[in-house]
Amino acid sequence: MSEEPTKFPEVQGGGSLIIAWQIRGKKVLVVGGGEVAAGRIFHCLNADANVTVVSPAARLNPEVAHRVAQKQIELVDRNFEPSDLDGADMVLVAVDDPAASTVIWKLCKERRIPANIADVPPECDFYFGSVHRDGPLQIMVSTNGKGPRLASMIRKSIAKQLPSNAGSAIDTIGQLRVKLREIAPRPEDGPKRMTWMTKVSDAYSWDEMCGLSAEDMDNLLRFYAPDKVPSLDVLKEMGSNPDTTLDGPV
Ligand SMILES: C[C@@]1(CC(=O)O)c2cc3[nH]c(cc4nc(cc5[nH]c(cc(n2)[C@H]1CCC(=O)O)[C@@](C)(CC(=O)O)[C@@H]5CCC(=O)O)C(CC(=O)O)=C4CCC(=O)O)c(CCC(=O)O)c3CC(=O)O
Ligand SMILES: NC(=O)C1=CN([C@@H]2O[C@H](COP(=O)(O)OP(=O)(O)OC[C@H]3O[C@@H](n4cnc5c(N)ncnc54)[C@H](O)[C@@H]3O)[C@@H](O)[C@H]2O)C=CC1
Repeated sequence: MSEEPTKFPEVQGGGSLIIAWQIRGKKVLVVGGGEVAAGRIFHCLNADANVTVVSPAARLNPEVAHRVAQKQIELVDRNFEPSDLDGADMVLVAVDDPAASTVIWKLCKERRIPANIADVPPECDFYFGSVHRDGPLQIMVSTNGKGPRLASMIRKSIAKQLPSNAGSAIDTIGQLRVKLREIAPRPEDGPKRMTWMTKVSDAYSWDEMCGLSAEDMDNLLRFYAPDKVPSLDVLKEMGSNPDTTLDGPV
């Protein structure tokens, strides 16, 4: 009996589930106010979380102190106490006291709060990764605990290869998708909406996507009903001559 080659991707195992956590408006407790905590806080603020830091004020890193002074985060000026966990949706520990770290990890597990203990990989529900950010675009590299410094090098090498305007092009496409949902809001429009949006995303270069004005987008949306995607020249022509019909070269 011959083995049929499988059509499905082979499972590798041993990885992490990489997801984009929507922590916006939720409470993140950061224990420790050193350099590692500063990095964690920055990532959380970039995701619009409500951050509280517990650490003696005298031992805050300058970046953490700055964010407290700017009221970007709240400070509890003392060492950790179990009641600090009340209401926390996520806990990030970055203290130079391994015994305290382990106590906090155990309390988080009792309370089923997802936690990362910076220096103890076995005491982490999730790891951080090396992150590239350009507006709506985020790329995270993980080496699954094997080589964080290499994750950082790979992130920089990926970032160098990206189109310089990728973030801005994604913003533009995001606006177009919102407008499309306004003109085709029904669930039964879904399949047509998705095939058309896929064609649009494939049709233009990064520069062309960035250059779409609000007027270009409105003109482009006129092609949704006949399920066509015009060239950029046709769109620009419609902008300068509003009487143009959709019958041009599409
Ligand atoms: C498991 C993980 C858990 C977690 O922290 O979430 C973890 C664990 C540990 N890191 C340690 C050390 C260092 N960490 C860095 C840097 C980063 N570490 C980050 C993430 C992670 N670090 C998670 C796995 C991510 C992955 O595998 O991809 C990054 C990507 C993100 C971030 O922290 O925000 C950020 C780079 C950000 C950037 O530059 O883009 C550097 C280099 C530097 O600072 O330049 C060093 C020194 C050099 C070295 O040791 O390699 C040690 C102490 C080891 C020891 O005592 O010897 C442990 C504990 C252990 O391994 O036991
Ligand atoms: N990405 C990673 O996973 C990395 C982890 N580390 C580890 O992370 C830990 C923190 O590193 P740094 O920020 O450089 O240390 P640091 O010495 O700059 O800061 C330690 C902070 O912990 C606070 N702290 C200590 N005990 C506390 C307690 N019981 N309650 C509240 N706050 C307390 C101190 O006030 C201080 O703000 C270290 O154990 C270090 O080995 C270091 C580098 C990378």
